[in-house]
Amino acid sequence: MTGEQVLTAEQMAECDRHTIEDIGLPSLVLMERAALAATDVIVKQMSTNKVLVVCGVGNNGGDGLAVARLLWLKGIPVTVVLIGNPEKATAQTKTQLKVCQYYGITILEALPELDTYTTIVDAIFGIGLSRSVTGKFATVIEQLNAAAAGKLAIDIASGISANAGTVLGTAFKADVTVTMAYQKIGQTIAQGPAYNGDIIVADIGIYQDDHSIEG
Ligand SMILES: NC(=O)C1=CN([C@@H]2O[C@H](COP(=O)(O)OP(=O)(O)OC[C@H]3O[C@@H](n4cnc5c(N)ncnc54)[C@H](O)[C@@H]3O)[C@@H](O)[C@H]2O)[C@H](O)CC1
Ligand SMILES: [K+]
Repeated sequence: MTGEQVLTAEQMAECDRHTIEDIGLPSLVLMERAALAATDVIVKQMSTNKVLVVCGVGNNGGDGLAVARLLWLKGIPVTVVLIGNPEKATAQTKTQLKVCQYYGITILEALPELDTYTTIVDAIFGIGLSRSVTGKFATVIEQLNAAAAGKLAIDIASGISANAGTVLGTAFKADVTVTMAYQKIGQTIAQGPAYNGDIIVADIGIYQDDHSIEG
């Protein structure tokens, strides 16, 4: 049911919508499954000595905040950096932020010294990236790329166009990408493959051909 097809951002967003609105699975359920899948890869394939999760304010950031909480609950040293205005965050990301605050997880507004971190998780932009990355977002991504830590991207390497596979200004260079439900076309063409690292497709309950028996 899942995994083989390669979708555009629009097709992925439609699958997301169909699952939430037509089938009725709440968005936070999908986000939690995405976070559980990414956390499983981090624990199995990356160093968990000291983890930095860098989050945007869209739902990609929400995935990252949920990953940070799951790592924290496993006793893994984790710090969050939230890049962007939290007031502009999506409802799901605001919820995840509140949960991280409940647990007292450190949430920074700017990058710390990176050389003590052993793993960096990129949850800045996902398939909602809509224009060239500039300003503080570009600076942050370039600083992350210069760090020695292992690098994992949530859903898609931030800065890579989900449809064209081009680098929009600058992009996170991942060792591993955990992508939700299906690979995005931009991960298979142009510069996408050079920035994904190893791609792992996570089954989070979203299926393109998933329609009711009447449908
Ligand atoms: N599709 C699924 O099955 C699921 C996807 N999930 C995650 O959700 C993201 C998509 O989230 P979305 O809120 O649409 O947007 P993003 O988080 O990707 O980022 C957009 C965010 O950033 C702003 N923005 C866009 N471009 C720029 C830019 N160049 N500079 C600055 N800011 C920019 C934009 O305004 C938004 O605020 C998907 O990738 C998954 O990670 C669900 O959590 C699980 C199911
Ligand atoms: K990302």
